[in-house]
Amino acid sequence: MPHLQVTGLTKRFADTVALHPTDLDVEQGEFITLLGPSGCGKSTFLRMLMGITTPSGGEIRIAGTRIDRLPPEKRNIAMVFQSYALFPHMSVLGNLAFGLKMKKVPKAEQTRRIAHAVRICNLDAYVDRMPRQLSGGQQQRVALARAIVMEPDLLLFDEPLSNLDAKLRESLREDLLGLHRRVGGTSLYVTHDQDEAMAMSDRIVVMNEGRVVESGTPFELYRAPRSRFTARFLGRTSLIEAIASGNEARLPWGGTAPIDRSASGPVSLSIRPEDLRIEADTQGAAAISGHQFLGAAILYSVKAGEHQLIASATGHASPLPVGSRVSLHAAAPLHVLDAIEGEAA
Ligand SMILES: Nc1ncnc2c1ncn2[C@@H]1O[C@H](COP(=O)(O)OP(=O)(O)OP(=O)(O)O)[C@@H](O)[C@H]1O
Repeated sequence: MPHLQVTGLTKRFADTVALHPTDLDVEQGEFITLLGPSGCGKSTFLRMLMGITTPSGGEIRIAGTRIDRLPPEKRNIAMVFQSYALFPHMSVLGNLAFGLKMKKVPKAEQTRRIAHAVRICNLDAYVDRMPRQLSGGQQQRVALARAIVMEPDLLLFDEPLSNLDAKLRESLREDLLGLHRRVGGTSLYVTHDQDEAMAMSDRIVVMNEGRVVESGTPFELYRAPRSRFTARFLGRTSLIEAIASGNEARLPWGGTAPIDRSASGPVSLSIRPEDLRIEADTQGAAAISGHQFLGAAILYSVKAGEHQLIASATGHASPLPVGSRVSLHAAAPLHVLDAIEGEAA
């Protein structure tokens, strides 16, 4: 049985459907991310799990028990917010103890849980400080410890790293994931940051306009997305129409390339930058129209006939100048997208 089981969960606000009927199963110990653009219904989904928004329909179960009619305080679910939401007039220790006191957890048990959370969140040096005496990253660790002491059935994260600078965000991603593994809980993380989702998740659920578009491991969704939406939303890609014949496709700028499944007739391809190898070639069918030096790679904009493509190159060569003629080669079989009804070419 899945640890968290959501079936047909729906939310309507007057004439807006914030969430169409949605199913989601999450296994014990999984780290799942809901990823999607602003307004796609991620927060509404979390708020219904928490019990602060009432669903218009559907059911939520944890370990088989229905919880969607319980008030928030009767659900054993903790949430870590983007704004930390620490009590400013309480020390770190006071913040950690607050929820436990409210729940009337016995004193000895409070001490044990707080000591454990302080240790795994690396907060030993800060327990007597007030929130205003802590950096953003330290405050976020306190917010996390405050959630962990509750020993929740489910830990929810609502864009918890988005107030922090890029470097700190990256290091906290690892801390957070390490913590999730050590605590052994089940986590549901919400973000619109695709790098964060790719770096942290066991599984990503891609959402758009109140619906789940598709879900899979970061690797599956990056290498073999079903939809154009996912291909575009998760990393960079060039979407190209081609004509397939068996395991090859004829490309619109000439030549053929291997494809990752057998097909015949018109197909849509999602070509990641690293799938295209470019070679300086005065007779080439394409030309460099721009480049960005990213350190580990150079990202080229390439024009092939009327098509604008993205290709990356790694190694030590300096960037090819804009205007250089190049030939294009498939570095791997190109990915064929599913033909999804309603998805514009
Ligand atoms: N209380 C409300 N009343 C009316 N419409 C609402 C309400 N809350 C959310 N919505 C609408 O529901 C849709 C989904 O909103 P939601 O906040 O869940 O999106 P989100 O994906 O979390 O976006 P963001 O990343 O910007 O927070 C949006 O169209 C929003 O305008």
